[in-house]
Amino acid sequence: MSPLSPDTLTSRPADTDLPGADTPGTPPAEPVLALHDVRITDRVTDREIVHGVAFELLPGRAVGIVGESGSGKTLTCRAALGILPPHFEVSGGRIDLAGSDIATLTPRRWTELRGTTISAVFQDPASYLNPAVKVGAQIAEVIRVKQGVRRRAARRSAVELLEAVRLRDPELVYGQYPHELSGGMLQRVLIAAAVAVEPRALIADEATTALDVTVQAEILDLLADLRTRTGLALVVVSHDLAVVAQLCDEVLVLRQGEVVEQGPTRAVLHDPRHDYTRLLIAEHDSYGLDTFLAPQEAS
Ligand SMILES: Nc1ncnc2c1ncn2[C@@H]1O[C@H](COP(=O)(O)OP(=O)(O)OP(=O)(O)O)[C@@H](O)[C@H]1O
Repeated sequence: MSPLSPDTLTSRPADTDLPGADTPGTPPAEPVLALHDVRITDRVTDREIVHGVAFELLPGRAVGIVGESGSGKTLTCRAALGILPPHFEVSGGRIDLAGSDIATLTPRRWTELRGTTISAVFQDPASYLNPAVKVGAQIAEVIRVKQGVRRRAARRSAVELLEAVRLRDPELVYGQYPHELSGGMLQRVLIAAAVAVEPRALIADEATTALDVTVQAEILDLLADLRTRTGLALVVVSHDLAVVAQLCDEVLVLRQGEVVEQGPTRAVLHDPRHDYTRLLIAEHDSYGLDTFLAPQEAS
């Protein structure tokens, strides 16, 4: 049985009762992912592209990375996933995944961790699916390989997941090819595939950028639900502060590889310290930021 039951996937405020939230008397949870002053260099040009990114991602929490195109958001994520493009390297700092320094992982251990501990959804979902294989079968195969279950059980879990990501008529979708689905449906399929093996952390890199505002809102709600329902930790990457405002407890503002501002999302949005953050707030264009910019209730 999948932990994601569609009838219990309901929205809740993002900052209450989360698995990572400290409870008096219990030891603080270990971060799923921790970046310590991570620097990334292009070996060909010997140019440092990312100049020191640090954050800790606790279970059930969400960290956002915002910044304009080329600021180093994707490279930072790819470093955390161990999939930097060939001529880039982590040239400083350290990345810990579930308590292990990823620089010490063997390729075999990486394969085990990728998917079960950390998974990712990128923009352009179609390019991550095999066009010649029905989408349900692709998810079922992930489940079969990672969980070692029989085909029939894997199929059942895949249909449950398609339902959990709120695709209507999941049995029908299971049998469809990628080209038969819309962008929003494909992104849900990718999220279903990414969470199929119950990762502890999910990186969503511009996962909703190509979608229209309504579908984007639905996908963001879905990610928020997964987080509250299953304790999934999220890294949310976007050029749009509104997307991050919708989901994240903490935000990092990157400009040209430099973190110019970092802090609790509400504090950064209400009282931005850096001109660049103010610019991003002024430029936001899609969904959800206005509620954060409304006057805060007196506590
Ligand atoms: N595969 C690559 N080959 C060469 N340069 C790259 C590659 N990937 C990234 N870069 C360069 O590294 C810098 C940071 O890129 P990155 O993709 O991390 O930015 P980003 O903030 O995610 O931007 P975007 O929002 O456009 O995806 C950019 O200058 C980019 O040109």
